[in-house]
Amino acid sequence: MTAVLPDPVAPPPAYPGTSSLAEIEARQITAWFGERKVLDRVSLVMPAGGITALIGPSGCGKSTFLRILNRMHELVPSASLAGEVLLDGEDVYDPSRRLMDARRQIGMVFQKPNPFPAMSIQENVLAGLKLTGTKASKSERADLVESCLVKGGLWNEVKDRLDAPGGGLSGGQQQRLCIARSLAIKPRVLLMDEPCSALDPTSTRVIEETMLDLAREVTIVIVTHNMQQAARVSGQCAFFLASQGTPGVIVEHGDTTAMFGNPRDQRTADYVNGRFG
Ligand SMILES: Nc1ncnc2c1ncn2[C@@H]1O[C@H](COP(=O)(O)OP(=O)(O)OP(=O)(O)O)[C@@H](O)[C@H]1O
Repeated sequence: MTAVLPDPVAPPPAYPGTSSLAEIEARQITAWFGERKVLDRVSLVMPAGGITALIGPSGCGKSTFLRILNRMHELVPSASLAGEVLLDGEDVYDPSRRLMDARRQIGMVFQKPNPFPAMSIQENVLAGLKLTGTKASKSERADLVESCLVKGGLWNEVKDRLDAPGGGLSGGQQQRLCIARSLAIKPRVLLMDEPCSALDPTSTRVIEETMLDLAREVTIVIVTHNMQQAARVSGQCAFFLASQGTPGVIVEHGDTTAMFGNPRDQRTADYVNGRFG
């Protein structure tokens, strides 16, 4: 599964009315940058409708693992991988599957809020439809702007200025705008790479509440360095570690309360209690 295959030409998808909850599973994922192996046979089931937190010290491969889930890893020219990613049992890397389809179903929110600054708030929400070539009527678009901003926890703050530029919002508001933008293409899984690391505690809390609401309709996988955040939002946790130059592996995973309260591995106990990393 190391080859990057061209995206076959296909007609634009119709606007998807509903998205159903999906489990995402990584099987035996090994990843390289050039000759350097950075993940070694990592397997993890991320349950439908749950929030899974990926934790571990810097450089252990959490972001790489996250980016493999929606085929962003292959954007790096030197990157390769082996293993499987299954979305409700279907291979995300199946050569007959369109790359854009995988990214539409598995959305991503990044560490630094990245709205299109000159686009209006509502254009930002709708931007993903253009990128994926998804057709939607005018009334569908208006409904979508409202429903995504409501779900993103931003509607009340921006409903009277939908034509104002996205770049004029605060950092926390911009991140919620990015969440709303991700939701507009009805992903079944939302990947979040340290979504609150650039935000103040109040904005962080608002995003966490938004995540807990969203988990009813989208499976969430979050990378976080904040143990309190992992404990507050996730039902399941996976602890990654790459000791002394070896590739990253999952040392322990399972129910978050159990992992924080009664970890099975001493290295997990040391990490969650702040003794290293
Ligand atoms: N584009 C790249 N090219 C080469 N090596 C990379 C690239 N991106 C990441 N790496 C390397 O892969 C390893 C895993 O990086 P990754 O960013 O996945 O770790 P992480 O656990 O998410 O770290 P952090 O918590 O600091 O974000 C690191 O050693 C990193 O230097």
